[in-house]
Amino acid sequence: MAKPSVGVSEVGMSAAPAQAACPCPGTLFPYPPPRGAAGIAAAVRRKCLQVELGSGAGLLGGACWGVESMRASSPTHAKAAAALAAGVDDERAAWMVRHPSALGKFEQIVAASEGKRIVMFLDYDGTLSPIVDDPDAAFMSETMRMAVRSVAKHFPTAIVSGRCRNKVFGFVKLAELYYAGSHGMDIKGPAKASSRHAKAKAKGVLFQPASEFLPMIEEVHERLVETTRCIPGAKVENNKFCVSVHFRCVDEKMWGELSEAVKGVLREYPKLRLTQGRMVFEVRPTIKWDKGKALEFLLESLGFADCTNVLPVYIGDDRTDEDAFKVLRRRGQGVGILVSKHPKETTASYSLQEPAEVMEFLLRLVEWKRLSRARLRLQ
Ligand SMILES: O=P(O)(O)OC[C@H]1O[C@H](O[C@H]2O[C@H](CO)[C@@H](O)[C@H](O)[C@H]2O)[C@H](O)[C@@H](O)[C@@H]1O
Repeated sequence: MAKPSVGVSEVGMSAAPAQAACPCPGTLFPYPPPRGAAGIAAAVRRKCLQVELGSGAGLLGGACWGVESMRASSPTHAKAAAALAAGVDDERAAWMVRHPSALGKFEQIVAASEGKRIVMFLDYDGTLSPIVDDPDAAFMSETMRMAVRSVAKHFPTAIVSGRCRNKVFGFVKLAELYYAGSHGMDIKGPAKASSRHAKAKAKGVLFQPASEFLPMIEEVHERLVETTRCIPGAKVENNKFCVSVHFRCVDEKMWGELSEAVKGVLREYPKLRLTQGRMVFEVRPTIKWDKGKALEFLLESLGFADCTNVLPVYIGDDRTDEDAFKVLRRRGQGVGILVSKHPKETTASYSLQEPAEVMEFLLRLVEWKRLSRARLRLQ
């Protein structure tokens, strides 16, 4: 086992950089879309709210994951904080100007795909399934499954999740999709080709950049189970190349103790880092790999490396999805859609409020594709 280090490594949770127009030449679709006047006017107030909601560097970029950052990942606290903030409705309206509804801007989005191949990337928890207390009961509805299946018939589609790949497959149950589990550290191509992608280039792909960490993750999982056993409600989930420590069902009075327990274990593993998701601590290897890298890997595997004729669409709700939104912004290509009811600092261009809206968006995309195909046949 490794020697105790100075502290827990906390890479990768800084605030999203300020938005700027993409400088990439030849970009047909500006990413992110230009800010409206109302958005600019709200920028200062937004900064205040952002700190209260816990998405700014003030809370999350500090020296340790403590109770304050845990509070920030609680919707209850986020709502309360937002309610306290002056002019919260204005704030939301201004945020919506900067991150308009992907349903409201549907025509703009599909117009951007003219002459391009859409590749769909979908996060799981909070995007395809509603957030629930028990991580093992985060089921996706049959109607959502049908929507994803229909999307995959028209566009290469990948599920990108923090969960163990097998577990997320167990929820989604669609063999024609690509799966990137463990925050992108476990990638696998479709087990079965969907009708239109019978010759999919990346069908047999399998990529596991963190396999050397498997024994360490096993060990730290056991240590975390042991250390948090005395904290009612705490749940440790083995996600194969990473571990989640859930505190959604832990009494707030115990959050400090839980955070100290997790950090105490992690001090002995300097090759692991600690990040935070929605009421969950995420323990992962320090390798430079995340959902953004997974998105790029999959695009490359599909034969779209350095291509301008591709439009990746990424939909996600969590902080870990920001890595993918940032990649789209850096490439000056694609559509990032954040799923959130509340204003959040994000690099995504568009927003959807909840999984039900995600489903509506997916179904509209399928319908639009069907109509465009029918129109082409008539020509
Ligand atoms: O990348 P994702 O697919 O969004 O996975 C991120 C984490 O999602 C799960 O936890 C979250 O959803 C649970 C069920 O709704 C909820 O109880 C929990 O509070 C959320 O954080 C999953 O259990 C984690 O392992 C994933 O890392």
